[in-house]
Amino acid sequence: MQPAGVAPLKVDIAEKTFRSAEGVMIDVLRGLSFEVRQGEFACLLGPSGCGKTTTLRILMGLDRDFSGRYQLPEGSSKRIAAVFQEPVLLPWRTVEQNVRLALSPRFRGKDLDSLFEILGLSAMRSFYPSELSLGLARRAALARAFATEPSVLFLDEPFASLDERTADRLRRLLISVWAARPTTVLMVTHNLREALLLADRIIVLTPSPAQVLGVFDLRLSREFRDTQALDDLILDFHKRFPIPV
Ligand SMILES: Nc1ncnc2c1ncn2[C@@H]1O[C@H](COP(=O)(O)OP(=O)(O)OP(=O)(O)O)[C@@H](O)[C@H]1O
Repeated sequence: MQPAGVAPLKVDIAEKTFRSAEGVMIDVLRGLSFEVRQGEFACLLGPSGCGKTTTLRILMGLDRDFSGRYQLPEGSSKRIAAVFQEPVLLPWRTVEQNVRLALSPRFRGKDLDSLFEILGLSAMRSFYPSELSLGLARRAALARAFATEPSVLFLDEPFASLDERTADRLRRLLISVWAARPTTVLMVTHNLREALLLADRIIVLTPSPAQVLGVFDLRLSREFRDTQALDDLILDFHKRFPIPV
């Protein structure tokens, strides 16, 4: 049972359809129901095109054309933050200005030293986005999201198209910053190893129209999720879910 005053992210999407260019209705989500406990890090894992981004867009309030309902976690703030594949930084603002612009005016002057420090951005605060590698731009996008102290953070494949070494460093930085500034996280990925490294639980989706195939709980503490442990977890996962991910 949830302690009083602690509300999970609750998702209950009965149906979401799109109309194709030819006028054909495409069933994307049907009977998609799951919960993410407050403060938990959950991954939505499913095949390409199954409706993961569509689900996040609904939860972010960007798409209201669906039937069903959802409830965001109740935190001290009602703020939502999101990080997408593209970092979307304003090119004419520095890293620091991009981060501060996400804050409401009365918090714009707040101390962000530890946030920049933890993400390894202290020396790049005055850089412009054009001076950043893709990996650094992703870190700036994470800094902007965490600066707002959101009650829920949506991540849509934030480490896609990075080389594996950079992506791995960023995954570890994400865990460090999230441990320092805990919030409820829902992250979309189709990378099983990434989900097993980061998540408390993995919500596995069927092909479109997506619904929940099952939930894989990770009880092993993150500090013990080394290469061998991840290989074992992949085997366990495939025993439970014999699907091509
Ligand atoms: N605006 C739209 N109009 C029509 N169809 C759309 C629209 N947006 C998404 N779709 C379709 O809905 C389905 C789900 O798309 P979505 O982007 O949510 O999948 P996904 O699971 O995030 O995919 P991927 O892992 O490849 O990013 C796809 O078939 C896609 O073509």
